Amino acid sequence: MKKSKISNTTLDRLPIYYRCLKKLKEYKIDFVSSKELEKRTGINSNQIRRDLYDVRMDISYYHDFGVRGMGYPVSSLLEILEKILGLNNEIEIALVGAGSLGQALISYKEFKKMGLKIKYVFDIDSKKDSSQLADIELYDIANISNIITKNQVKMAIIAVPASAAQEIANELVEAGVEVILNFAPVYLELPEEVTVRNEDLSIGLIGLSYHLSKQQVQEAPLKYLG
Ligand SMILES: NC(=O)c1ccc[n+]([C@@H]2O[C@H](COP(=O)([O-])OP(=O)(O)OC[C@H]3O[C@@H](n4cnc5c(N)ncnc54)[C@H](O)[C@@H]3O)[C@@H](O)[C@H]2O)c1
Repeated sequence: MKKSKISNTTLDRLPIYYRCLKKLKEYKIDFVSSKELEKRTGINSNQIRRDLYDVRMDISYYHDFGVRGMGYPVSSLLEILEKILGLNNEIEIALVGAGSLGQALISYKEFKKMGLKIKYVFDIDSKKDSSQLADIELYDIANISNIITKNQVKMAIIAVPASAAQEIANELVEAGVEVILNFAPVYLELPEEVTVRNEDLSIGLIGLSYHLSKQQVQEAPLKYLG
């Protein structure tokens, strides 16, 4: 297999470019400069040029990278990123946990636009109010192995309480899942070939709270001086 020249940090930024280009295409914009991408993504234009240069070096097939001075061709670049990110075919996702978070994820329409389809939903409570599930069928957790293996599902989302997450993750991996987005606030111990991404909004909020408390500490001495 060809070794990719794209680093993990660049890979982390590609979905941001992808989402932005998708919007530009919706607005029927044909070309975009790195400066315009900077305005829309907040990523420095030099960084964007470097990332897209790496992308260009990584692809072995011919692709239109635009004419100097015109900017990047939106459709071609989108197509390249789709291939690199594996979004050129729809990805079927299993979601475990149809609670508040699970149902919010199901009703988020942008996933589908990006070729990510939450198709199999599992919960321990199969009588759960499934009004938010639209046309998605809710399966009893007891069927997880069968359904994942039979349908060759490779991507899963965990949205169950922390106490259940490790066991669910083990079952998912045994059934063939290779990548997991984990929302439960727990570190999952899994074989190293499994890619796990942990999402934790509270970590983000605590990080922001640090900036507030720093402001208060800086303002405090002035208060004492009256
Ligand atoms: N990362 C974040 O930013 C973030 C934000 C909100 C919630 N969370 C986490 O996501 C998880 C879900 O949160 P929520 O608010 O949706 O909780 P919730 O209680 O509303 O939903 C949890 C769901 O999991 C199901 N469940 C419990 N044990 C199960 C098992 N063994 N197998 C299958 N299903 C099972 C429950 O029946 C319920 O439907 C929690 O771990 C929570 O801490 C993370």
